[in-house]
Amino acid sequence: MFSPLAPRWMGRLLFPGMPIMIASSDSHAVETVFDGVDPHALAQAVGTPCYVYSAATIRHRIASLATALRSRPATLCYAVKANPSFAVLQLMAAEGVGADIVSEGEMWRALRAGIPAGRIVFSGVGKQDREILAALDAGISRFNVESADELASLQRLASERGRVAHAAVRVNPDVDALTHAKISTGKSENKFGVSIDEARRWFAGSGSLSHVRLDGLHVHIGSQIVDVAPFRLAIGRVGDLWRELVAAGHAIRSIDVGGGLGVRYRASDRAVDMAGYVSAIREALTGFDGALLLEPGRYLVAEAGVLLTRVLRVKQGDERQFLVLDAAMNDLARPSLYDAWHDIVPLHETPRSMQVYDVVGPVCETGDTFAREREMEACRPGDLVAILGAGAYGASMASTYNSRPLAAEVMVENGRYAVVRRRQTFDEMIAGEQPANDWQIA
Ligand SMILES: Cc1ncc(COP(=O)(O)O)c(C=O)c1O
Ligand SMILES: N[C@@H](CCCC[NH3+])C(=O)O
Repeated sequence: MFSPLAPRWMGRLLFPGMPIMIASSDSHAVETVFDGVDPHALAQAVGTPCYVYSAATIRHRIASLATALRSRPATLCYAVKANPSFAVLQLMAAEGVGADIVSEGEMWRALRAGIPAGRIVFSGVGKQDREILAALDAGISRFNVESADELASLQRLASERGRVAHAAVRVNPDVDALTHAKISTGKSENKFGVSIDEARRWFAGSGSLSHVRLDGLHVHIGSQIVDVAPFRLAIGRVGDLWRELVAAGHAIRSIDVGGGLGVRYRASDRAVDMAGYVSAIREALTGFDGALLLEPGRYLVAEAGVLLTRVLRVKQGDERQFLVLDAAMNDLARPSLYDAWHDIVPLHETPRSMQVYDVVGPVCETGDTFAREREMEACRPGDLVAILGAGAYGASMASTYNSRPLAAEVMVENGRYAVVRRRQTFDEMIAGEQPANDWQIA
């Protein structure tokens, strides 16, 4: 699977023990992600922009989460939406990690990558009949049900198939996750889940469900959460509900506490207090001996990925100096969508003076900006830069806006790399399209 690179590159960036030329926390991240692979040779071979993922870092993240959870073992169901690359999913499968899916497409990917159906959970407010049927047929582990209407559909479709579906109520605990409003999911004004009151009513009426076994609770309050307090509050409310339901005679076999663990996008970001997070779970669920599930996405893959891109131009405007990259908002949407910060690291080998740039892409929108007034070492056309923290919600949110083909994706490990998706060709980009020259009357 892996093709070794010619050891042509003799830069100092990746050689432990030798002086590293760029700001230390960034350089460490770059060094870790490229894992002995020369970014210059890689860019030459694969083209830019391209996503680069470190297999070792993903494994390390899985292991560190498992270690943090050793006092309360849990099943990890990786949120496929964070990075659905087959290579990433295969790695998850090999590590025994399951999947949290939100569409039939994600299920298909997870199954094809070797994640057993028995380790797949299905979330989402808009599951269609076709998707529910496909998931029933595949025999997934459970449905995280988000509305009364969906519960009725699940009952109807499971009975049509002659199957019994396992279901968890996705509870909306009305908790502010203290994250970006667009990725907050646990407040009552959000579309996700049902109130604790409604969940109680579902259990009270669950006796009438012949083909749904309502025996789980689920909560997910948002993404990029670094404060333990919202987790504590949300999981605490679920814990209280669990105790109440058990006292009322209901069997609760699984509690899924969702994903949302935040990562550090810059040195000044706070790291999530993992010990605090795990103790919040343990305290809220003391006495619960059923299956505990977690749905981490970003935590497992964000720091394992960079977007490798080349400087096209350095443009001096009247007020600003622009660094124009060959990557754009279609490749990595987070800065334009959420004003998200990503460290941007030039990969040249000798130190240069500092400059202040607006770092932009070629797309025809002012929002196509990766960073404003960013101080970094001076760059020249042709230089490579790495945009860090791009392993989650990077390639998975890419589009072909401005008819720019999807970037390649590469997995690296210990000095070797594998192109796990080559850059999309123009033909592939327009596949399925045809001119409207064959009009039908509907
Ligand atoms: C239901 C569900 N589970 C898990 C996740 C993964 O979140 P994160 O990548 O923040 O861990 C999401 C996304 O926010 C989600 O909607
Ligand atoms: N797309 C978001 C995360 C969404 C989480 C999905 N429920 C981001 O890039 O931060």
